[in-house]
Amino acid sequence: MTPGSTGLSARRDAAVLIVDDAPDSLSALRTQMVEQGYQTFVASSGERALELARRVHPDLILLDIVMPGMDGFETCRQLKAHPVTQRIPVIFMSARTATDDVVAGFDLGAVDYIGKPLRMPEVCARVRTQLSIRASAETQHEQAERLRTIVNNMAEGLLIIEANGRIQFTNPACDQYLGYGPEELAGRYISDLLNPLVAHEYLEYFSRYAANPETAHSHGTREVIIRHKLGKSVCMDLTLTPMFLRQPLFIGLLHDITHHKLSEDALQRAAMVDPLTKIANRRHFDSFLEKEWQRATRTGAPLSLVVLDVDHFKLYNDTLGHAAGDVCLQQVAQAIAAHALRGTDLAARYGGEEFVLLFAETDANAAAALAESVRAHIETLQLPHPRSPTSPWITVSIGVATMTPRQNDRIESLFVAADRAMYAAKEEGRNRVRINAGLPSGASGLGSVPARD
Ligand SMILES: Nc1nc2c(ncn2[C@@H]2O[C@H](COP(=O)(O)OP(=O)(O)OP(=O)(O)O)[C@@H](O)[C@H]2O)c(=O)[nH]1
Repeated sequence: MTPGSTGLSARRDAAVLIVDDAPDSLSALRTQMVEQGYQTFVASSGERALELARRVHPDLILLDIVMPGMDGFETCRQLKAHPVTQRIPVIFMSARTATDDVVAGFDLGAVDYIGKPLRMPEVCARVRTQLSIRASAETQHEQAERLRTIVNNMAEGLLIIEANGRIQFTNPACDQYLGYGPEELAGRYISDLLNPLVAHEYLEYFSRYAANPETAHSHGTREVIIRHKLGKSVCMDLTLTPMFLRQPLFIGLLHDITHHKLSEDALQRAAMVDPLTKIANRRHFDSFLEKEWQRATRTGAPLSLVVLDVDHFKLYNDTLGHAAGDVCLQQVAQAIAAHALRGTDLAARYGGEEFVLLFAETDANAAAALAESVRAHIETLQLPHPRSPTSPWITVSIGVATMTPRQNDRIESLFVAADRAMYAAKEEGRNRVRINAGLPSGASGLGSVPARD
């Protein structure tokens, strides 16, 4: 086999360091190595060999054992102890061919041991073989290094998960996303990170695949909430792909979407809030009312709508200016919102100087009592209204309507009833609460004011 007939042609430029204190031997070897097409370096002592090896990083070292000063064994020991030279293959050459010597050579990390006197064709064959092994080891090493670098530097979190849900490996991005130190997640289970239902669903998918790997398919990407080490929840896109490496495994890719989620939530919240008063806007109120209306239709519970309108507000603006009007609306809004205490209550600015309050599961008497409390609250704020013909302070007129909605009832009728009551309050002198009693189901007059449960 000639060097050119194998994959070694790529290694013709391989560098070989020959270390021998005998000039004849050194020269003969050098001639051979040059003939083979290798770049050749020579050293006549162990010390010089170490120095050269650290500088030129040869691909192979042919190392004589018996030398004055540092012998070949010690030279090899020092080569193997230094990070720069420890991966360079060493072939010992020696007239000492006793088993103990050969074993000692291999124990020091040599890849081969050639007896002297040297038979040059054999030396060349052994060098070729070792260079070939070295070349493929280096390729594998480089590939592994490249993969390691990618995995350690990628922005996505990467997990390798076993079929029983045990985490085998995580990359630094994954550790960082979830607040763990290196290696801390390995050995834990996905149920430590996911909510029980989601973890169960994944485990079922894992065991289906483990039982029947050829039917494997990617689980695709889904949004999951993962428990951070500090207890908070982080929102991630998780993509799971099955693979088979001696055992069924799953590659999980985590993509952090918390920021994206936060801005999405912020946008959603902004779309629900009135920018001036910071309470719910009309759009949010309408969809909230729609849901409560459906629920009340199912449960048969009464639903109360309160409509509030600031009295003589045009005059207020005209007297104190639009900016003062804005501040006044903010104060009125806060007073109104302070009365929406349950999860099923909602206060909103419905437009201009008009506000609404929804009280679900609240009958007419309770709603009237709440409306009266809002009215009194606003009056006691004592926001001066210098030119109001009805009060020295800002006041509101309030209409209340209560319904127990049935299948064919319409939301508009609740609004119409509350509006009518509010206009009645205006006509009767403002700064008062009126109830619309003309509704088909469940309206009543202002009676005593029972507390809500
Ligand atoms: N400052 C301010 N004024 C507003 C805002 N939205 C509506 N308005 C004013 O509110 C006033 C409402 O006036 P009207 O509907 O005539 O009723 P009113 O003066 O309150 O009188 P009554 O309702 O009959 O007691 C108008 O002058 C609007 O310009 C706002 O966001 N800021």
